[in-house]
Amino acid sequence: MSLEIKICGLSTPETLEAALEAGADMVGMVFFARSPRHLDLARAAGLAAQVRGRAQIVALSVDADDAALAGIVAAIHPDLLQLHGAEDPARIRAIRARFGLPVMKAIGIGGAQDLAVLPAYAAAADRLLLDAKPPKDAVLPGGNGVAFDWNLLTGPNLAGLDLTRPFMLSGGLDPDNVGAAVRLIQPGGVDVSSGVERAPGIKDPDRIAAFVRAAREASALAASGPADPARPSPARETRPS
Ligand SMILES: O=C(O)c1ccccc1N[C@@H]1O[C@H](COP(=O)(O)O)[C@@H](O)[C@H]1O
Repeated sequence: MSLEIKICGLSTPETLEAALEAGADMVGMVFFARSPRHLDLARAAGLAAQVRGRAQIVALSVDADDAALAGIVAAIHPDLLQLHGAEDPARIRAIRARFGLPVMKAIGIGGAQDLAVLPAYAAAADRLLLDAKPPKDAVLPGGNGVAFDWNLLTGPNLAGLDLTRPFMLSGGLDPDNVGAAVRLIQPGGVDVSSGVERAPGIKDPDRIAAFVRAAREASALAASGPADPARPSPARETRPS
């Protein structure tokens, strides 16, 4: 299975085009007013029209209510809803049922204890996104350019978890470190925002291209031999079909 690459927080036609031309599988649009990547619905609809049929459109929200989600869905017709707040498994199930769209739930990982919740979320969501926990003083629950200890996701820590679909990895990834992350963990996908920016909210086309290239190269290398022999390769699954 090939690595899925998501570039998140795109907000201009030019940088969106850079992500599509680089070969991103998913592009993320942020609907969270406190974020420098926040999009209003009209602008997002224009960007979505540019993407349609070329990559999956991911709508990122944070504890959004049904009315807000309905507005987002109507405006951009996303392929996937990324929930990046404190949505619990019941809320995830309710959103899936109401909107008929697959859901990717972001889970903050700070230590081994945070892995315990994964099976419950894996049973409710279509995908999991394993992200760093935000720093204490952070304004945003994600998109902070902070990584967590990837070793938490290697062999013994994941061994007891009933994960049945590929998870995505995020948090502080960039063109220089994504290769190491992919080789170590062999995730189903990688997701980046800050690491391909030149300033908060300003994406850099060269960094986007470099990120995709580095991730693909590492994925090809990892496919030729797992870095972690205790881990089933290439990635585990998180939800029965
Ligand atoms: O990008 C944002 O502004 C954002 C806002 C609120 C929640 C999540 C957000 N981004 C997501 O955070 C992770 C990690 O981002 P980074 O690469 O460390 O900057 C990623 O999944 C983004 O989709």
